[in-house]
Amino acid sequence: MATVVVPALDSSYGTRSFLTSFSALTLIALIAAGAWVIWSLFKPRPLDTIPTIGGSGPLSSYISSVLFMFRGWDMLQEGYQRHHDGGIFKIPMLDRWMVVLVGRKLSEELRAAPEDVFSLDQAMVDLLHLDFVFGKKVYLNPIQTHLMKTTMTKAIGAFTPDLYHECISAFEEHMPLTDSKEWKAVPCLVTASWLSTKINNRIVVGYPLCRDPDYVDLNINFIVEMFKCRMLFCLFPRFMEPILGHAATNVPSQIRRGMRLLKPVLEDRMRLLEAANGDWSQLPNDMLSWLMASVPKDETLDTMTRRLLGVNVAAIHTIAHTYCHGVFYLAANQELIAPVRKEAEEAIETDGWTKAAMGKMHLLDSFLKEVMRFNGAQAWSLNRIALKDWTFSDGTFIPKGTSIAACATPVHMDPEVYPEPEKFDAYRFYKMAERDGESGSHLAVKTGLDYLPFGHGAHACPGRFFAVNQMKLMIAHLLINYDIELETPGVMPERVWFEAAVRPNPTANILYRKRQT
Ligand code: HEM
Repeated sequence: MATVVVPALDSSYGTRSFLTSFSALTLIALIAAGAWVIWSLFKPRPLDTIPTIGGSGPLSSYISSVLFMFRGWDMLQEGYQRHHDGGIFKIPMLDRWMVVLVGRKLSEELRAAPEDVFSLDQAMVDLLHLDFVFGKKVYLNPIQTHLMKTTMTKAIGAFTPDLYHECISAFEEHMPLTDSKEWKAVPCLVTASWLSTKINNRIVVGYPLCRDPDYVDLNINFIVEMFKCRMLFCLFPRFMEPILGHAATNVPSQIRRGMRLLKPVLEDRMRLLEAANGDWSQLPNDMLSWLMASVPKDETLDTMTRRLLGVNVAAIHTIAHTYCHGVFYLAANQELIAPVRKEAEEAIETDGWTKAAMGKMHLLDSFLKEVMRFNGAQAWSLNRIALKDWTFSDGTFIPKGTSIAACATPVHMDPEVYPEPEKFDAYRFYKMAERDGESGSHLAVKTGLDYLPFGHGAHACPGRFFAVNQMKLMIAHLLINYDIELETPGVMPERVWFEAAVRPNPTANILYRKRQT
């Protein structure tokens, strides 16, 4: 009997034993996994020694990274004030820590650090996911950036009259004038984007593509797709970007749209070149022709389209935003209109609508510089990524892979740098130039550690000469032909912050009518 019972007991015991040992193994695995998660969340990290603005724990830093989206300016200002005498703090973003420098000494060290230590290109690739958006062929061989730095800047004088013609046409279309004294309203930021895209593209792809509504819409809205990538990709591992990008963004379809629009223009130019026996001077003098002459022989339409979208991403929104801020300031401070208008009229009377005339508009230059002191596109500047470990002179260790930047707008708002910084003074830089007996060092295009809207140093924005010239053209044309007013006179529309970026109020209107005096 016993022998019959024992196997049954054995079998039951065997199962329990197996289950018990399975549970024990599972339990050990779970404990190990839990310990690993806790260790990886709480283990000491090289950036731990850098003070944080916001939470620095695994959960609190995520909460702070969300807060940073909406309170970016306040958090940066808090960091600047806490480390006012020079120092370093860090801010949590959804997918990274941003290390931020305060003070001339450290900012200068960042600016002057070797290219193989801190990289702007790699910072943009990393932050804006350019490997997916523009692709390696574009960012590893950035011919368009080289052309913006060289040919385009040299040609500003030659193509300013063309830009002016495009300016007249774009204003006529988007702010048509009648003899009525009644005010008409247009959304200021949207209108600014149309104007800047059309005018800018006169020297990017030329007429008539620069006026094509489909092409204009594509370039204005491409940045929205880039923003989607930025927000979506930061929630997933890098290797998933191509899958997510194709499934959840319109980047691929927008590139195809660009290819469809560019193809006939490129084909026309190829025919023109052939008919001119390869004489490049017979082609329109613009970025598209310069690119055609400079890209590798096997360049595809796809890559060419991405390069041109890249030029637009750098140029049109930065100009549109600054112009729009400027229009709001002029409308809110009506007493500025007469002197700026007078200066523009005098310059144009002697030099016509030329680069030389724009160069004589010193008050307008000072005004634009003041607009950017308040509203540089980003409250930080000199955005870089560390390609190697680096130690700053104060002993702060920055490991390879760290994102880093220097405070910009907090410097612009520091009373020790600019007296009465909260006061918008269109004459501020004009008076500084008069005081110093020369105008050059206080111009809007002059960069420095006290003035960072265009960055500073080797990578300072190469498009700034073009941008300031174009913005002067647009504002001079506006003031010479129009009266402008705000919907609520004297009350500036509230600007909008997202993370460290500021932009003009997107829904505010500007009122306009034909100039009455
Ligand atoms: C108001 C208008 C503009 C503002 C505020 C602006 C601002 C900036 C800033 C802050 C940088 C980074 C500098 C650094 O980190 O040191 C930059 C770089 C750059 N900008 Fe602009 N920009 C403007 C207009 C333009 C225009 C019109 C173009 C082209 C036509 C352009 C092309 C570029 C390029 C190619 C770079 C990268 C330079 C490099 O890699 O060395 N920008 N810009």
